[in-house]
Amino acid sequence: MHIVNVFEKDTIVAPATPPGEGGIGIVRLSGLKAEEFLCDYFSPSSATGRLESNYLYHGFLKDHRGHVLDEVMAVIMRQPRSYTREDVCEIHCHGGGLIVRRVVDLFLRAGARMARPGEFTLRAFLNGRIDLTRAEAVIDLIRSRSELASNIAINQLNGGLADKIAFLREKLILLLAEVEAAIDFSEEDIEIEGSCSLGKTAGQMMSEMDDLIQSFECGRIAKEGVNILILGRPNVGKSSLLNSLLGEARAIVTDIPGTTRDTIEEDLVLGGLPLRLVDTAGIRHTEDPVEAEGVRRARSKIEGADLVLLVVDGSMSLDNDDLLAIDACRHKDVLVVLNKADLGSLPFPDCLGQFPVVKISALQGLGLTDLVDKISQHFTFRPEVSEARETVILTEFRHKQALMAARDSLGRFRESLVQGMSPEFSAVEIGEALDRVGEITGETTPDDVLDRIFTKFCIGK
Ligand SMILES: Nc1nc2c(c(=O)[nH]1)N(C=O)[C@@H](CNc1ccc(C(=O)N[C@@H](CCC(=O)O)C(=O)O)cc1)CN2
Ligand SMILES: Nc1nc2c(ncn2[C@@H]2O[C@H](COP(=O)(O)OP(=O)(O)OP(=O)(O)O)[C@@H](O)[C@H]2O)c(=O)[nH]1
Ligand SMILES: [Mg+2]
Repeated sequence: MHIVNVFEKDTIVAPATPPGEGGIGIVRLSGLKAEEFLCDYFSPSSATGRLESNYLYHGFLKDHRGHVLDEVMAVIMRQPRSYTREDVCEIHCHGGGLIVRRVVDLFLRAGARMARPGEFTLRAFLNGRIDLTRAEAVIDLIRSRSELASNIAINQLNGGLADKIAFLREKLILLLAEVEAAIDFSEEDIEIEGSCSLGKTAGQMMSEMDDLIQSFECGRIAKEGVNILILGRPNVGKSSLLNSLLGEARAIVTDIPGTTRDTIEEDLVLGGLPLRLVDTAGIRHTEDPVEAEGVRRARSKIEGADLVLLVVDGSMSLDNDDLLAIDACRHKDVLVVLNKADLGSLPFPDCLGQFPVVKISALQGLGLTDLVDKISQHFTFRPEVSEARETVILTEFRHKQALMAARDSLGRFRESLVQGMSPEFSAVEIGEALDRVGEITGETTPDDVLDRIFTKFCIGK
């Protein structure tokens, strides 16, 4: 996609509802000719004259030959009172793949262009209705899989992050003004006293930025979910564990060691925590090339795991393959799952002493609540669901990066004061911090970054 400029003349069209059957399907138009296109094909059943903005009208949509396509409801939202701040029309037709497709085709034939992914929201951004953090929140909200993630997105959509950034920008601008005053009025360095108070302000801002930067860890988890890897030698019950946590027979379970080959990934929410569970092939030495590939895949997942559930058969003593599995995850956060508790248990092996342990029976569904609690406890830094509505939490790596760069600039600014550098030099660092902070809300974001953000959207948003 190419970022269009604010004077984009195309009128765009796209289905706003997902493909497939539904109660109603919505087709949306935005641009200079949206109203003209609608009025060419829509006959309201009772209204006469010009349709009023933001009123929903009943009527019939007719194709270019005058044949009725569908009985619909339609609305015009004249600029700037619309999502994109351009003229927007919506046609609420019957929900069905074919009918929605026909309505879209009608407007394409009339001269509208198919909207690119995220293009409605892009226009809302380019036309100044929302800043970039709100645009990003729109897609986060659509994609959110947990209450926590959606609360964070709603807060961001309401401007929580944008307000914080605006606040930081204001302070930076004040700081810059003071430094520039020093440039104008003095040949020398900034006065010692002034330099002290400027340094203090910079320090305060740095710590505000640090708080935001630190919230990212939690935001990332809320948005993407934690990666939980199920690891262990063959036949200990890894797939049984996956199935019992999912509550369905997702993975094949047999008593033959080496049953699972491919990694099996499933997203779910446990105890309010969104997570991705990955079941893997049992770790062991094997001559079978297919199983060996499975083991390689299992090992390749270890690096990216936030937590490893190391499954062992609690009713048997550890063997060499168990030791291989233990060794494979020695650098990771591990929770030992002693499975098959229904078969009785041996004393807990010493070599696992350093790990937290939970006893379960995947077969009988025993101990699962305890397991879920232990997993939740491991991710203690996540906020409460309700708290997320009021607290600003970063979920974009892009935001974190920009804030880190801004904080580093402020650090150099402070250093330059201590070293008694010329105010011109110090001013450059504040300017740099301003640019970085502006990237977050979109004031100074490069086009290729905007491109990347909006192409992640779905069609019709
Ligand atoms: N039918 C429908 N439902 C929808 C949307 C939509 O576009 N159409 N939305 C989007 O996809 C979301 C709602 N978001 C919206 C945000 C702003 C405006 C809007 O027109 N804002 C004007 C002021 C409106 C007024 O004063 O009445 C503005 O900000 O200037 C519309 C929808 C979710 N539901
Ligand atoms: N008694 C008992 N048997 C279990 C339990 N969990 C799993 N099993 C049995 O152990 C065998 C192996 O289970 P799987 O879930 O396939 O084991 P796995 O670790 O995925 O095995 P691979 O895919 O070969 O690595 C099956 O016969 C299961 O029914 C349990 O808690 N108690
Ligand atoms: Mg398995």
